[in-house]
Amino acid sequence: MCSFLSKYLRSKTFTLPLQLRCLQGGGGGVAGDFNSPILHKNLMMPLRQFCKLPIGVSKEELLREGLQPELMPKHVAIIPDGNRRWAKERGLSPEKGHEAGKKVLGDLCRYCSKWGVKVLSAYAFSTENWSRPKAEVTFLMTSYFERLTEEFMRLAEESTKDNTGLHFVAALNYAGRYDITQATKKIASKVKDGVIQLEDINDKLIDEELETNKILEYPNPDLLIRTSGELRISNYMLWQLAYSEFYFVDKLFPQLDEDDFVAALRSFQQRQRRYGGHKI
Ligand SMILES: CC(C)=CCC/C(C)=C/CC/C(C)=C/COP(=O)(O)OP(=O)(O)O
Repeated sequence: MCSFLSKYLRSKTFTLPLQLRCLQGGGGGVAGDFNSPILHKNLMMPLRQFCKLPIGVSKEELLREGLQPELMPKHVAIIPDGNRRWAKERGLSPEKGHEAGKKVLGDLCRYCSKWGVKVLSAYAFSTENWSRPKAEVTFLMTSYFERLTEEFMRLAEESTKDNTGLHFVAALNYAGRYDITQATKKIASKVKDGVIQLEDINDKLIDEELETNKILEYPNPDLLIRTSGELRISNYMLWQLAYSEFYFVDKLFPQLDEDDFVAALRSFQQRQRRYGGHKI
């Protein structure tokens, strides 16, 4: 495991581009095994200008697809799983799988904008992913995430005039348990210093200390999609997913297409979200 980056990026949820500014401002020189150019660049852009893609669907088109505009999830989270298996099945290197996944992630941004989703958060790299083969981790850190970033910056530049404000969140070196632990420490420290009282601790206060507080609107996913047939959340946003609807797809991430995305939206809209309340 690369001690430098794991410490440096420790469980941040980077919301492009705002969280990249946190990277930039998070510490001095870059050292260690990885020397990723993303850490050197000033990628700061005003929040929400990152993706100015137009909302492309009319109410009629939504209804034709069996979707209700008022029931659209505001925040979709994705666990983009299966890049390596996709590559292996084709006799390709894991890197090729991640390249294919990167394209689909870009497509997902477009689908979200098109269908009216406000926030897309992708579990791009977990703290546990450091234990993957060194060559793969090196590839991801030194070129993949940088190129991923550039891809989105390019999208911003090429975007159309109407800013639809899709908020893209890349969870890099993120872990749900770590997020809760770091929030707990911050709260405990405030109690210790007398800034707050024990009685002040509530859900809202914890929300405010989690990494996802950087997602200014809709910090909690309404819908979580995981590809590749695995039925688990692998330490993603544990607190934030408390009342999210889950949608699991058997396809590997590079195979995910717009029909799958729309099917996920349709499935979401058919759910009855009760938040623990009584069945109507
Ligand atoms: C498109 C894109 C941004 C790709 C980045 C490539 C990448 C590293 C994806 C991993 C996604 C992830 C954290 C999956 C969780 O499963 P897990 O494999 O970490 O955990 P598990 O062992 O429980 O399945």
